[in-house]
Amino acid sequence: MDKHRSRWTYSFTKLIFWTTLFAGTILFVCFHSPPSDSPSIHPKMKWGSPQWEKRVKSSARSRSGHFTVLVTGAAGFVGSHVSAALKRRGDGVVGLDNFNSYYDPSLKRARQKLLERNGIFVIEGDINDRHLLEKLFDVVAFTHVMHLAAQAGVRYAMKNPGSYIHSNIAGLVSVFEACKSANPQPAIVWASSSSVYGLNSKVPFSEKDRTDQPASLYAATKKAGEEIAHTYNHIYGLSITGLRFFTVYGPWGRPDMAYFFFTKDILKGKSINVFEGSNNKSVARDFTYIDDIVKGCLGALDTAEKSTGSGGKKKGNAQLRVFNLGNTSPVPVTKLVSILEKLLKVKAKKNVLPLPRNGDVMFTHANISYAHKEFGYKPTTNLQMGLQKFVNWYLDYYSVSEKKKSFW
Ligand SMILES: O=C(O)[C@H]1O[C@H](OP(=O)(O)OP(=O)(O)OC[C@H]2O[C@@H](n3ccc(=O)[nH]c3=O)[C@H](O)[C@@H]2O)[C@H](O)[C@@H](O)[C@H]1O
Repeated sequence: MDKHRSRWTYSFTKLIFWTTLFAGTILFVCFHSPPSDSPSIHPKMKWGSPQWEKRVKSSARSRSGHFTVLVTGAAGFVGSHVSAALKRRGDGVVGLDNFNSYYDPSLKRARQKLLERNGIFVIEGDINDRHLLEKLFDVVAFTHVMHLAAQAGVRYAMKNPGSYIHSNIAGLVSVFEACKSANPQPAIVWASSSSVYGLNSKVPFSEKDRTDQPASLYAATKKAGEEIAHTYNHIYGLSITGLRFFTVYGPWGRPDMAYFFFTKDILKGKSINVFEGSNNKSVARDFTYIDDIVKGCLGALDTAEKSTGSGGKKKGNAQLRVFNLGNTSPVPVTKLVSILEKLLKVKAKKNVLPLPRNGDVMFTHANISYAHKEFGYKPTTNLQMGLQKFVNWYLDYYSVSEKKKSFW
């Protein structure tokens, strides 16, 4: 009887074991099955798989006569707007972004979702991943690279200096390496920064002014990037255009920037720190609206000449340019705050503090005549108008439903 019971118990245990294993396998297969070709997000799709290649190629498809552009930092603020604009006019766009957590990655995922809804595949990967870049250039003959991936923010550089070296130096070299070895070599347009002017006091800042006094490690890495660009242009014949962006703001912006977190804190009734110089001198920025920046990026891309080399060999001299993309009218930070107060209909609680010595500069002011001459760059949005658009977006994004969100 005991023997019978133990055999029964043994069989029952075996049944439970096999049932659990079977059910577990089914669940595993369901939740880990390779993603379909639908434009939804598949961050875990293995790069290099036939399905991945298919999505890359489909995303890269352009209207006849248009460009095929690899946009790095595509889920970032400027990257997402530029990707959308390129796609809208018929260029093929493939995005790359590492979705790091420097600021809320859910905002990056929301931008990715919008791009993917409009046929742009944003690959989750790092610009330092040499094999991934090589693979991308194997799969697609990119005509252009819009390199916007970077570690941004001037003050954060004191907290995490390594991240600036990783993204803005090593990452930039990795992108240039992939481009120089590609056949054909693409033309490159990349994001430098107004911060390279550092302690320069001659205004407005012109591309010919000195840029050897950076005030932050961020600025130093962008300046180093400009020198590295010279090297790759000189040795390999890469066509390279650097864009010095001046405090870009607008809808879908970066939460680490002052206009963004001032808005958040004012609405929450939290106090904000407003910096000022010695003798109550106001700190000012040449705030530039995102749509103007996008036009500048496209203008730079459209006037970029082809790289002259191929497969790592230079065949002749290539174009090397640097442009200011600013708004040409600096606004004091105190004015920024008063515009926000009016738009939000809330009085800000302000702590006025001396400008900390942590990378900030007193003012920025762009001379944009070179970009105007080369590709008709002409900003049209003043801070009042631009902040109105930002606030509309902010209130909508943080309160209302999915459907309304769009770049288009
Ligand atoms: O043009 C650039 O190349 C850079 O622009 C941007 O840097 P900044 O111009 O410094 O913007 P942002 O931090 O928004 O501070 C704006 C103003 O608010 C003041 N500020 C700031 C914080 C604060 O708590 N209080 C304050 O008064 C502060 O003193 C400043 O005057 C990008 O972040 C950077 O990635 C880079 O792209």
